[in-house]
Amino acid sequence: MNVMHGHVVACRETDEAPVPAEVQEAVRTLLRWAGDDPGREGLLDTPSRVGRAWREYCAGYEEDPAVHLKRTFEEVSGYDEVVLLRDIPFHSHCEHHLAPIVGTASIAYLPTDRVVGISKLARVLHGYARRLQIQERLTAEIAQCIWDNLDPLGVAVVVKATHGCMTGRGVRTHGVDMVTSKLLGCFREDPSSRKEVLSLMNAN
Ligand SMILES: Nc1nc2c(ncn2[C@@H]2O[C@H](COP(=O)(O)OP(=O)(O)OP(=O)(O)O)[C@@H](O)[C@H]2O)c(=O)[nH]1
Ligand SMILES: [Zn+2]
Repeated sequence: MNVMHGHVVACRETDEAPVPAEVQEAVRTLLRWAGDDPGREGLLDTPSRVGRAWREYCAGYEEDPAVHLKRTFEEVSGYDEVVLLRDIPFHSHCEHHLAPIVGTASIAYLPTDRVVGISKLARVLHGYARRLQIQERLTAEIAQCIWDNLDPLGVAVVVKATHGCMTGRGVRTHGVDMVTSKLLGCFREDPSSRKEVLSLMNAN
């Protein structure tokens, strides 16, 4: 079972929520459309499982990721350099095909006098990733949330991901990462700050 208390609660809620009959019927329709028989034994519980799974994949709709940035603490040692969380794995779904987007995000900010618990940057990422997304919007939403709530001198977000809709279907091209970045404040305006943060991220 998950060790983090908040996560346990969230999973229980999604596990226990009854899946409405119309949602289950929609999954049966899709199974039929895919060419299978929703009445065969192995698929009998699939409609309710899929319903619960989609509540979990899209649990981000039930939260405002900004709440994770409300508790800040004063940085007392005079640290005034970049804070970076690098290569955080995430899982999302594309809004075009509902196919998985799997990748990593690096999130950095240059604080003023207040900093946030570092795990909160990953929580903001997951809050937006657990929705239907395109990668550009995911990247921009994370950056904007940190910019609006921490009032930092700069924010940089770089996302690298593979898109299931490009591997499992369509163009069926494997091994390709999509890379997106959003830079705000000093990382956007000052070339040396930009170079430094991208170099710390190994993204230049
Ligand atoms: N820019 C962007 N495109 C994405 C993302 N995820 C998926 N796509 C693309 O969205 C496009 C949707 O194009 P459409 O032509 O409407 O859909 P399609 O016929 O299924 O396209 P193909 O995937 O080329 O078969 C595709 O090119 C996908 O590769 C994303 O996060 N950002
Ligand atoms: Zn897609």
